[in-house]
Amino acid sequence: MSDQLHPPILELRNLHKQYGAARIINGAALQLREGEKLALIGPNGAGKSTLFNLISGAIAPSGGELLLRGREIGGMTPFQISRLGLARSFQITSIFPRLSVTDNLRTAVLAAHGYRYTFWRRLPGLGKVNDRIEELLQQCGLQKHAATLAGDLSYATQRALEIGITIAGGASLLLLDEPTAGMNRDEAAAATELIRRVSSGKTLLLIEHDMDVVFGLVDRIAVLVDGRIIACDTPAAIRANRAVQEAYLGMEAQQP
Ligand SMILES: Nc1ncnc2c1ncn2[C@@H]1O[C@H](COP(=O)(O)OP(=O)(O)OP(=O)(O)O)[C@@H](O)[C@H]1O
Repeated sequence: MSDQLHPPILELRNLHKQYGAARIINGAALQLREGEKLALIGPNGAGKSTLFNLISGAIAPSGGELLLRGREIGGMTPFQISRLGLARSFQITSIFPRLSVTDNLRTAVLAAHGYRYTFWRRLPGLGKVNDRIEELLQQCGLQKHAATLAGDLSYATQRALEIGITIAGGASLLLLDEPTAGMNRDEAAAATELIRRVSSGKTLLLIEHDMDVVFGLVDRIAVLVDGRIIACDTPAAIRANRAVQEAYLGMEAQQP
């Protein structure tokens, strides 16, 4: 089918973001197709988090276009963008530590439906909310922690809860910011498996430094250097790309 009938779910065209004279995002261009899994990699300070902030509406672009299913979203609020089916997780865990796992998920499910601070109110469709929480607990392997205070969970389990919170609203485009940061090898492998499960049938854009996670999870890799995407291709092609080796993987590529 033609690309005109199916525009990319997300498209960045000549995107710019500057703070004063500092050009942080400098003409970034990227297309993400429906159902695709894409990792955004790049050296520290390349602008990856800034790009996520732009896409999720935390900050507004200085120039260029940002299209979600063909619709300009540059300058929309995070809430408006999330209503269009985009959900984002954060590098720093953003759970409520003094609420149970179930209540964290409840908050996320309700927020996704536009409700806030409604624990004590009777809500229409409460049964459906509880069903959704049960589904999320299962999907994220959190059933045995359902009643545990989120602050008492291990770090890796907190990150699993974070993923549950991110997917709670049923978004079709997921942005995950370093979901395995700070994990050991086994935890990262389990998180990779969880991400694979919950992103099945969805579109995934993730920032990730762990190359085992990246190479095992995604269809394509986009490489951001100095606020520009210098290459976007399959993991094998990126691994073999000389410009990428020089700019980013250089140190690893030179090892025997
Ligand atoms: N609000 C801001 N004002 C000025 N400069 C900023 C602002 N936010 C980010 N920057 C700068 O933009 C650059 C890119 O930062 P960003 O956090 O997007 O990079 P990154 O690729 O995510 O890095 P890392 O891998 O270390 O997380 C950095 O030099 C940072 O100092």
